[in-house]
Amino acid sequence: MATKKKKSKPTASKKLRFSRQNKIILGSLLIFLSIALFFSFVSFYFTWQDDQSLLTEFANRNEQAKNLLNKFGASVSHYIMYRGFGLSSLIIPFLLSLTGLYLFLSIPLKNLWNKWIWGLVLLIWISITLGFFADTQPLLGGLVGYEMNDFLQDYTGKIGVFLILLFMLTIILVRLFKLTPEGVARFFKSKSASVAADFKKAQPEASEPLPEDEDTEVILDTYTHKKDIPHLDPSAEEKKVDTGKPDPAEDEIAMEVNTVTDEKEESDLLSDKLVADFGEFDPTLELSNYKFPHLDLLDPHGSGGGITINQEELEENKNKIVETLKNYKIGIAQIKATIGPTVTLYEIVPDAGIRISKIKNLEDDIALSLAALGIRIIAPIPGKGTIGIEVPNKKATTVSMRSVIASSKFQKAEMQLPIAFGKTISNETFVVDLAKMPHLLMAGATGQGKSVGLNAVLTSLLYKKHPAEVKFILVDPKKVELTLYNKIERHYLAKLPDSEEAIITDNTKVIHTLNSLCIEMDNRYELLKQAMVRNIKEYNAKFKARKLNPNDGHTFLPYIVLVIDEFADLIMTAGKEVETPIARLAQLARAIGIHLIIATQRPSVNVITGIIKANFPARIAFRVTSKIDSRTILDFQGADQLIGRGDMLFTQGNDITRIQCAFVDTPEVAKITDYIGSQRGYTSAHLLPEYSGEDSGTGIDYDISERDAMFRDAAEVIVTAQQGSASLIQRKLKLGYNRAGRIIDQLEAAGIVGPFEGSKARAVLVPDIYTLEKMLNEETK
Ligand SMILES: Nc1ncnc2c1ncn2[C@@H]1O[C@H](COP(=O)(O)OP(=O)(O)OP(=O)(O)O)[C@@H](O)[C@H]1O
Repeated sequence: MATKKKKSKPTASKKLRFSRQNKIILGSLLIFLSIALFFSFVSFYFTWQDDQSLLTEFANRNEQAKNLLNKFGASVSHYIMYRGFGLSSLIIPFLLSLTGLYLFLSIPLKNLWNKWIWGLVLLIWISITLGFFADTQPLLGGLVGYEMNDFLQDYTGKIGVFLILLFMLTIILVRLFKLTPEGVARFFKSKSASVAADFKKAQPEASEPLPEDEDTEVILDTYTHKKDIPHLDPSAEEKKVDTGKPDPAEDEIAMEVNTVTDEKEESDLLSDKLVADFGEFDPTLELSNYKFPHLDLLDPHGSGGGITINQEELEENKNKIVETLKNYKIGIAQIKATIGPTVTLYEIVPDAGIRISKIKNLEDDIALSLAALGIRIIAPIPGKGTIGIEVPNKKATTVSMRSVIASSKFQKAEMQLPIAFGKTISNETFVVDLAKMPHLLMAGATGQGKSVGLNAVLTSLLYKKHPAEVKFILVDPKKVELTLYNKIERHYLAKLPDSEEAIITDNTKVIHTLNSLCIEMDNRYELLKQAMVRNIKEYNAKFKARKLNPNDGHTFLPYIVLVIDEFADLIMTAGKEVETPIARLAQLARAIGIHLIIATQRPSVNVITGIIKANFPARIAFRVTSKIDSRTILDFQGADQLIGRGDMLFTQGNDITRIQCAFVDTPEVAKITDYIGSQRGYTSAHLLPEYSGEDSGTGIDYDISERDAMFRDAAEVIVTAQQGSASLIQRKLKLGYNRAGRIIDQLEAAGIVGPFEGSKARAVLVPDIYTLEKMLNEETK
């Protein structure tokens, strides 16, 4: 096959061999020449005085020079070193040998120019510097060094020359060695950090982990912990295996393993260089002094005492369950109790041959015999082969936010948007990643813990994410629940460019914000497309590695979490106008880091519509009043049997987990937001893209010639009545609904009525008929 190949392209291969041969010859010539020069120069230092007299006797064969390369060496060195650049002439053989090597190894010469230019700059600079400091030693600086000094000193004096040399040195250090003050500082910092780390390692490790609840210092370690991870990387050992050669002692025949490294693209080289010079991009740099809130801001809520259920209560409940089941002729082979903060789970294994549905039907009877609310039967417990009966504890334990935040599960969570919801029935901290959900629907009757749940979500993120990494958009029609977060506007909130308040309380604004978020989503997708990545995580990683140019519009993208409280209120007043962008965002926004959390009191089907439900696989149900509501939220019943006060069911698909939501009180939120708000923030809230609402008029409406024939009459009706409603036009001018609607749009475009305001009539912007006449006449002029 090889011969075939040779035959098929004879000319090409011949040409290649020819030029390659020439390169080898020329390359080796340069290498040997540089070796000769090197030896000549070095020995010239010791022999120059003896050989000086021979310089005129070059042709005389009887005379011999002492230079290692005889008369050639003596003459060349005389002209290059003595009459030239002195000691720095040694750079010349170095450059020549480098060129020779490039040719010999057939490396493209294009990078060589740079080296030659810098080599020559160094040659001159060293020559002048040596001439300056050692003007009595002509060989050090050479004639060039001496003369240049002489020349420069005539004009600038000794100090002037010294300053010129220093300036040249700065250029060399900055341009050639890429030295910057920050780089030097970073170098020393990393050195001192590694020394400190070595020092730490040398000290005996504190072997006992801190108890969870007292673990107050943990939060302060969050960032250092993250940064330490690479050092603790268990794959370090694996890497050894990958790259190492086999141990010759183990295997007699040694095999050489060549690891093939991928060729790097030009852009990769550039980004590597940028990373080497400036380090990875750090989005937190602008607020580098930002301090995460500490655990002491949170209240333990008396949870230090642990769960309080006494043996008696357990025994009593067990006996009641066994007895009730016995009454219905259901025998129990085994029973086991798992105690949670508010609920205890009794797992029973019935005798063989008992139908599960039979036990399930006894739910109410068991509840009656236990005289307790909130009994839930899980038959069977998925993946366990047992039947679960959840019985509320007589004395519920409050799960404090502090305890879940301090838990190592949350502290060590390497998630994009970790949320500590609370504790499961087996008293484990329940942490989930919002980015994976990717949106969350929360529902529950009033007073059952929704607002606390929302605060738990926000608090979790505040404790874990830097302001540069996440932004919240808060919609709060009740105007009281989320107001506290106003204080962290310049750190964590995002808003529309023209709005004053970051927390949105009015419905028109919500529509604008949602549409603006859709624009942001489209923009982000465009950025992802340009960066050739699939999601925000990859995008940000690429941006941090300086592989994306900020001049091309690339920027670090923070996650955006949109929280809507009282969603029912919104959908009732604005309907489709909010449903459509929400559905769009819910369908598409997961990859680009926009996540929605919507909470509602009324989980009826006209609020949680099919399209919304389909896009919110992760759902939380607090206690609801009916089985139907439970089904609407979860597709299962059970939420109607919860006990309230933060008792909730969480589903992310099929499994349902019962969780006691962590409790965070308003004063705690106030403390956290005060703590964050008192620190230096960004100059303003994160600005969303501008959205000019469709209801503020379109280009077509502005075209006066396309106005409805009844436009003027309608304007008069509206201004006379000072009421901007389409139905008024319909009635007075006897028009159809669509036509009246169109006219209203045109009136708005003309600035006669204000924008759409939900259920209210539009404002009329023209005070009287006279002003209207004037306005319309001016338009037609
Ligand atoms: N996780 C919890 N642990 C203990 N108590 C809780 C918890 N969550 C809520 N509660 C109690 O329930 C009360 C009402 O909670 P919350 O204000 O969150 O209800 P809500 O569902 O938001 O009500 P609304 O819909 O009327 O705003 C709280 O003041 C608190 O006393």
